Amino acid sequence: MTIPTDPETGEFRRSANHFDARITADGRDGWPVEAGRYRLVVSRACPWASRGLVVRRLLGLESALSVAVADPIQDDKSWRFTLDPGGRDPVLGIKYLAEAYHAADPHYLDGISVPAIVDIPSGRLVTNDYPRITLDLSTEWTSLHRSGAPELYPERLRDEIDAVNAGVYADVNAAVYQAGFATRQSAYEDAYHRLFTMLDVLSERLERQRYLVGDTITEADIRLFTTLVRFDPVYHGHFKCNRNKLAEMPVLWAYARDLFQTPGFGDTVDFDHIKRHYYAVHEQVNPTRIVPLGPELSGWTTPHHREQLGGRPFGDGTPPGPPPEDERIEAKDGATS
Ligand SMILES: N[C@@H](CCC(=O)N[C@@H](CS)C(=O)NCC(=O)O)C(=O)O
Repeated sequence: MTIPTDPETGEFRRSANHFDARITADGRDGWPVEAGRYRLVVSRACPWASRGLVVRRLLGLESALSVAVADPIQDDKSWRFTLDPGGRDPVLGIKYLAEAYHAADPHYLDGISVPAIVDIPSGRLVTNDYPRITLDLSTEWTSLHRSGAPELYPERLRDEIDAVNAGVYADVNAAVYQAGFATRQSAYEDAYHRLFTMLDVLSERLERQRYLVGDTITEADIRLFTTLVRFDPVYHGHFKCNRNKLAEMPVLWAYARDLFQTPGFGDTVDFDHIKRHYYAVHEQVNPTRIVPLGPELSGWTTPHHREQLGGRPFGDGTPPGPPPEDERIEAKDGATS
């Protein structure tokens, strides 16, 4: 995989989302919410896709919106379904996610990214607009939520959630990539400083409150979690985000463990997919493609004591049940939720 960077500044250039149709309750973009109609295509390695996996679990959308899990290692035609029998997604019948992109736009030449939602009857990609996907699962798919589903994007907290998300996106979610993909020292250092400054700010905020916004789990926690859970296995070493490990930042480490141990979070995390993807795919960063054996992961299941801060994880709702049988992740290295 070639990583696009600016030759002048050495900064990583993230490709824009291209397909931004929305699946809505009223179907105004031509894509109405409907049980069984769409397939969410993810890589369990990908932090942006993993947001969708967590939200889908918390809201109990597993049977309404099925999931296709791509091989964590892309080839030159990008994401592929080599984990499935015959190398084809059993529902969409395709070998590469690119086929759904090209069914939507035969002239499309840009990146093939996850997460992606595909319309099963036509095989066409509907959206790869990941920030919108999770918000729409919360606000447009309500008729299909399980009973007891939490409110992850409550109206009264939206401004605060949006503000927190903007900072977390720029200086955490995206900054780790900007540090890791930088091709000039100054671009790397800029991203590194922004990242750890923001982690210090978040740590201070979370010292006194269990969750980022309000006293329940919201979209803001999900977006921070998917970066934190990758921190020690990948970003600390591979992306050189190494002022501290997550496990050396006591507040953030306890916060991340609290979420990991909450049903719907840790049960979506596949550390094996995460490590193999980053270390094997980014050949510019890791030319040998050797996947490190560490870190030891058993700390994820140790007590976090965050209950002492109060908070009601699911608000007036309830935790989700266990993941469907065929979505359970085998723990290879000691961390089970
Ligand atoms: N392209 C989006 C989607 C998120 C994304 O970067 N997904 C990664 C996996 S973590 C991916 O699919 N990359 C392949 C590509 O963009 O070609 C963005 O960067 O705004």
